[in-house]
Amino acid sequence: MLHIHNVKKNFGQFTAVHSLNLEVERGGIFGLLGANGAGKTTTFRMILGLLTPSQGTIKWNGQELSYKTSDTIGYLPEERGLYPKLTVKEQLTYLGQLRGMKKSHILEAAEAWLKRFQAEQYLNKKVESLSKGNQQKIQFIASVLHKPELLILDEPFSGLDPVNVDLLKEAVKELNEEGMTIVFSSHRMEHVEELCQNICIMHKGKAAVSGHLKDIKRSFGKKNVVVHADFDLMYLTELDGILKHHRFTDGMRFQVEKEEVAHDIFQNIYNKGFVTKFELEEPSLHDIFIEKVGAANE
Ligand SMILES: Nc1ncnc2c1ncn2[C@@H]1O[C@H](COP(=O)(O)OP(=O)(O)OP(=O)(O)O)[C@@H](O)[C@H]1O
Repeated sequence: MLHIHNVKKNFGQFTAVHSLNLEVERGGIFGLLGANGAGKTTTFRMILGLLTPSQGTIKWNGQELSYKTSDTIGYLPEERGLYPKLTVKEQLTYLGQLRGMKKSHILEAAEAWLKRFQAEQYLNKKVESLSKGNQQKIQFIASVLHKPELLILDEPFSGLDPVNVDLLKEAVKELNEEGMTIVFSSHRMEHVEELCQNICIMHKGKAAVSGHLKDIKRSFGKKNVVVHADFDLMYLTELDGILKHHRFTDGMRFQVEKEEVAHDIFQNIYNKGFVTKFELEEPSLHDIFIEKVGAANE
C-alpha cells in the first residue's frame, strides 16, 4: 500500500500541499485529479523522493520512500524528458541500465513494447525525429520497462490521438491486472471514470474529495435525468429542483437536486408527445469535479 500521511510541501512562504492523507491500495488504479496548480505533480515528486516533504511521511509497503528505493517505482513525468539526439534504442538502453537491467533484457522488453505500440520502426530512429505522441509512447515504455511495483503517470494521455489513447489505456489495464499499482493524474474525467476504483480531487493543495469512486458518486446525491422526445422540453427547466440543464439535438439533460425531481419530470412529460428515452443517470465525475473545484476556479 502507498500511504501518504499528513504530508505538506512548502516552497518558501507558499504551501503547495497541505496536510495530505491518502491511501492507495496495492494492485489498484488510483486517479489524482485537480485543477492546474492543485499540487498533483508536487505530490508525485514527493512520492518519488525527488522532493522532500516539509512535514509528514510517505511509505510504500511500510517502507519510507526515498530516491534510493525509487527502482520499485516507474514514472512518466508531465514534462517529458527524453534525450533528443539519442536513438530510441540508445535511450531505452540507457534508462533501463539506470534501473539495473541487463542490456539483453532491455532490448527484449523494448522490442515487445514497441511492437505493442505499433512503433517498432522507430527503434533506430533519433528521438527528435519522432512526433510528440510517439515520443510519449517511448517515455511510457521507459517508465515500465523495469516492471516497477508502483507506476506514477502524470497526465499520460495528454497529446495522444484516440487510437494511441486506447493503446495506452489497454496497456495500463493489463499492467494493473498483472499486479502493478498505478497512480495517475488526468484532466480527462472520462479516462479516470474508466480506469480508477479510487480517486482524490485535490484543490489548492488539499484533498477536497477522496475515496471509492462509487461511494463518492452515491454520496453526491444529485443525479442527471436524460430525456429524448419529439417535443420541446424547455418548459421543464421551470420545475423546482432542476439545478442545471443542457440541450442537445433530440433532447435534454437535467441535473436534479434529488431523485424525487425525476418523478416530477416524468409526470410532466407523460402524455405530452412521443418520448424515446427517459433515463436517470448517476452523477458524472465531471459534475462532481465542477462542484468541488470548478466554481472556485471560475
Ligand atoms: N519548485 C517550485 N517552486 C515554487 N513553487 C512551486 C514549485 N513547484 C510547484 N510550485 C507551485 O506549487 C503549486 C502546485 O504545483 P503542481 O505542479 O504540483 O500542480 P499540478 O496540480 O500538478 O498542476 P498542473 O495540472 O498544472 O500540472 C503551483 O502553484 C506551483 O506554482
